[in-house]
Amino acid sequence: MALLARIFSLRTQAPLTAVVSLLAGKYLPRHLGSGSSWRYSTYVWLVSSLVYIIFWCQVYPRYVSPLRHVPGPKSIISLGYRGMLKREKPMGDLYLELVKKYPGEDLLSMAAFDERLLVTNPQLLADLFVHRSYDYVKPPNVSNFLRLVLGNGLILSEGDQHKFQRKNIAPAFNFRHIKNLYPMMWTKAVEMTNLLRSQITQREAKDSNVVELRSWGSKIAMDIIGVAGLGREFNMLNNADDPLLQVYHELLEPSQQNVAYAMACFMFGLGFVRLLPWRMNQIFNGLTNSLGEHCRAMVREKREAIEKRSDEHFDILSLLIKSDNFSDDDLKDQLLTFLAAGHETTAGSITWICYLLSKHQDAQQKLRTELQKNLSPGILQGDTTDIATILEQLPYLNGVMNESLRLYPTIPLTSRSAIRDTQLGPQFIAKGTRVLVMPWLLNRSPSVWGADAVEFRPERWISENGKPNQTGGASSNYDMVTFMHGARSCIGQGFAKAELRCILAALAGSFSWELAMDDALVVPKGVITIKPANGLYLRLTPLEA
Ligand code: HEM
Repeated sequence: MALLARIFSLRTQAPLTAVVSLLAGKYLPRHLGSGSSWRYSTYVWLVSSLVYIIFWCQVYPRYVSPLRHVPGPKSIISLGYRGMLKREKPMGDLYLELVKKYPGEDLLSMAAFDERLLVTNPQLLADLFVHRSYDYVKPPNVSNFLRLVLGNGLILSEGDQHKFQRKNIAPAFNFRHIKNLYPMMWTKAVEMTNLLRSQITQREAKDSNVVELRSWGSKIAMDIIGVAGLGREFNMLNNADDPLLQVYHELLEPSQQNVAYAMACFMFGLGFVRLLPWRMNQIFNGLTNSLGEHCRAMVREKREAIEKRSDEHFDILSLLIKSDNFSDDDLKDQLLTFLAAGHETTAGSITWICYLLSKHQDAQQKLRTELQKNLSPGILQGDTTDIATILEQLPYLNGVMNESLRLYPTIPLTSRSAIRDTQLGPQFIAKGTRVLVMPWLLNRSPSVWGADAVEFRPERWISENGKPNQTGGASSNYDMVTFMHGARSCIGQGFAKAELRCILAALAGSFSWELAMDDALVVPKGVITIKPANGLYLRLTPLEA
């Protein structure tokens, strides 16, 4: 059967059916004596294509696939692609609905044509994340597309190259380094609230206090990663027209063309899509070249600055340059990775936190009361003394942040491809099998989080003694996978949480807010990260100083 599958592989379909049809067109008219060779070729082509379709849609998933005994929808068109196209519903909800149809199953077989497993029991993730993490890689068609935006940095490197990069980059994200970044993050957060306050008080229009928060999230996250990542003041909070921000905006906007382009690259491969006469090819080329040029120039400038005064630079790029382990081209790739990974995800998260608080006014008020008790007016005006210790100890602030990260993981789906035969718990995994991990699904699983799994309850993250806890009451590490775990977990987790604490505390200490748009329009969309497809409009009310 395996040999049959190889002969009938989808790759052989086009050449094999073409050869068979041509031969049929040449020899059948001689034997059957009537009809043009063109007609015979067409008939044989149709019949052989039909044989392929029946084989791949019916025979392969039931009798040949190594996953034939694993239950699941075994769909012809992936649920992920269908989810990306649905504009009115989060993609993750389609998976939640699907899983309900297979109660008690730890793994679901998702595709008819190839081996694709969805993990529904987080306990199986120990093999994928920790024990056998290097048996898997990011699927090449996904990586090739992402490389355009992220470069060949830490996120997309594999095997020994990844181990080497991770070891050299990890010191830039250690606990102490992040503590030292808090004052800068707090200063930026206070600057943002001051700008928002002056903007809404100066406007005269009727909805003068309505702001689009997603774009503010992007600006502050870029400003923070600018200083922490390369010691550079982007100052995007004051300059929304910055060309770098514009390039990212155009590349990462969850518009229909961007989603369609990414989907085509995932399905057919970047190489093939590039051959098509599609305007998106030129647009993407132009944008990604410009991004590469920006990063190359920033690396050059940084290297020159370090050569002039070597010890004054403590940002991520400087640490990498000083380690002497990376060429300028490698550094450009790492910079691309840190700029994109470091701003897009945090911007999305702060947007979702503010959205959830706009829908849960009681939680917003509770958070504000905690902040009023613990943050002196001086702190809200920018005093940074002990800011890290104060913010890390506030139970409700941390509860709101963690609960929002649970319900709205900005990377809702990721996948791995096995590069050798391996295991996932008791399940044998053949080389080439794709494993889907869906934080949106696991973080909302009722079997893990209880009957109120989809409810916003920051209290989960507060222990009986009133102190913040790190588990949300879940029994295992793997139950919450917003940042993944193990060798390929998010290296920026501590950094992101520090930023989120600062931005959230500064916002909730300065304003109250409510949703200023139709809730039905707030739908999470995007290719890799999710953000509200139509923006997030909030009505802010400044609090008394
Ligand atoms: C709330 C914000 C964030 C979320 C939800 C998030 C989530 C994730 C996830 C899920 C992964 C694993 C992706 C995969 O394996 O498919 C990841 C990896 C990564 N993240 Fe984050 N991230 C966030 C913020 C950041 C920040 C602020 C930075 C940098 C400053 C960062 C840098 C990275 C890098 C470099 C990797 C690759 C790590 C590796 O493969 O060794 N992330 N992130």
